[in-house]
Amino acid sequence: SLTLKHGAHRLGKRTDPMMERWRNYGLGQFIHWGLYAIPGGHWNGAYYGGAAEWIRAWKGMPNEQYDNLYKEFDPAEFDPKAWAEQAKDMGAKYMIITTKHHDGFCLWPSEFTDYDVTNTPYGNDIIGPLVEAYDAVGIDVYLYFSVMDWNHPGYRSKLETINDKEAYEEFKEFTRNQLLELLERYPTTKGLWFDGTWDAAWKEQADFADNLATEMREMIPGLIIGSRFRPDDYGNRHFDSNGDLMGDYEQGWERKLPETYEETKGNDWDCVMTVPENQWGYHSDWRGHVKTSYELIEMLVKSVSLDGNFVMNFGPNGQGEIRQEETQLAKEIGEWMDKNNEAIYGCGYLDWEKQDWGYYTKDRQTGKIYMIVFNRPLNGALKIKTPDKVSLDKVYSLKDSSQSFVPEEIHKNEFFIHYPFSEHIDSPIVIVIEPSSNEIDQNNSYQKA
Ligand SMILES: C[C@@H]1N[C@@H](C(=O)NCc2ccccc2)[C@H](O)[C@@H]1O
Repeated sequence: SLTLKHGAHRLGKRTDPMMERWRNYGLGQFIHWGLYAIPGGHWNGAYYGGAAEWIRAWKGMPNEQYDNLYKEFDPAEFDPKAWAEQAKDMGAKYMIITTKHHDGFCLWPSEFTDYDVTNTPYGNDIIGPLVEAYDAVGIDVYLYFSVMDWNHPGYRSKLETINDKEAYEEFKEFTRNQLLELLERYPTTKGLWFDGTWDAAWKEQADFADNLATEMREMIPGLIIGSRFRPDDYGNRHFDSNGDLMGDYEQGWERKLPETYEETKGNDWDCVMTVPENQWGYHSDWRGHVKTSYELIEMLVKSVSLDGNFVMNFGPNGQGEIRQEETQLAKEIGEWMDKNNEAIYGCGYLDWEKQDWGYYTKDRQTGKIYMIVFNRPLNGALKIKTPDKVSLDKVYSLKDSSQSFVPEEIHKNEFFIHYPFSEHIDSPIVIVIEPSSNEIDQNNSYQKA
């Protein structure tokens, strides 16, 4: 393997309490909010189909007109407590808020730029009240920060001339100043979700980024930073040039999910997901497929079953309101979570063979196994294949523990659980398999009895 100065500094998962807490979240809320919510995907009456938070990049949107939107930012309906309550009711355990997206507009009063909330009609800090409101309801806050910054004069996507390099040095100092400022202002922040780090210019900054990550971790010990921040000596992010994960968890799953445990490489990871196909910021005219709560719950369950967290995106509008579609989804997901979160929180991958009816999760503490059934076979026979000598003597419905099941052994280590076809079921059902006391070991499966 290559000798890297700025490659992965740790092999394998972080095992400290802050990372354990992160690993057990299950469900998170992403919030994309900024100036892009004002046009909401339209400009001069024209509809823009691309991601609404990228509208500045659309050829029909003159940059200086976008950049002057800050003069209209006055979200009269912004109610951080209401947002936090809604996230609590949905069952989110953490929240990621855009402090600065690619446009460079800062939702906090930054000492290092005038392009921030203090110079808008609204005038006040947005991030502080959000951190306070979410902390108050016990939801951990993470700060999204885009390195790419279309507003800063020193930003470059690539470094070609001496001027580029000089300008970029100022940009790097600005970036460091803003990050340290955020951690200073919001010390209860549990981690940073970096974005906009794909440019060639940034990929040359292995040393700078490595030192900055060290500095940030010194400011907030245990700070959680994903794989999208640092480039290694050869400009590789996510995985260094030896293929080792950089950062504390893998951040590659944006609007997509792994299919198998092997694809996760056994790392911690999160999936961040939009409700429409590809809108993070507010778009007033969602077109194409809008995900249902059933689909989002399946993505959540699939993530947890493969040892990941699922982060659902919300895009509040220019007035600071959460749109009705997202409110309805939060309500429906919350209803399912109220009854079934035992199969989500603190749960992860179980190394039993995946079956067609759905997903297994395993509680890392108790060893309880959950069968989360989405596709009940027409004959109601749910197949289970277990490792050797596993006894399935305590199997029951999570919804009603008096409804127990006696699995029918059909082969060695192969069983059917017959689920009564009678009931009408329109949301995923959860069946619990309780380990008998001496069966669970920590290697993610039942020991041979
Ligand atoms: C979390 C999302 N990331 C931003 C984005 O630009 N994604 C598109 C993209 C994803 C991966 C490589 C390059 C570009 C989106 O605007 C959201 O903020």
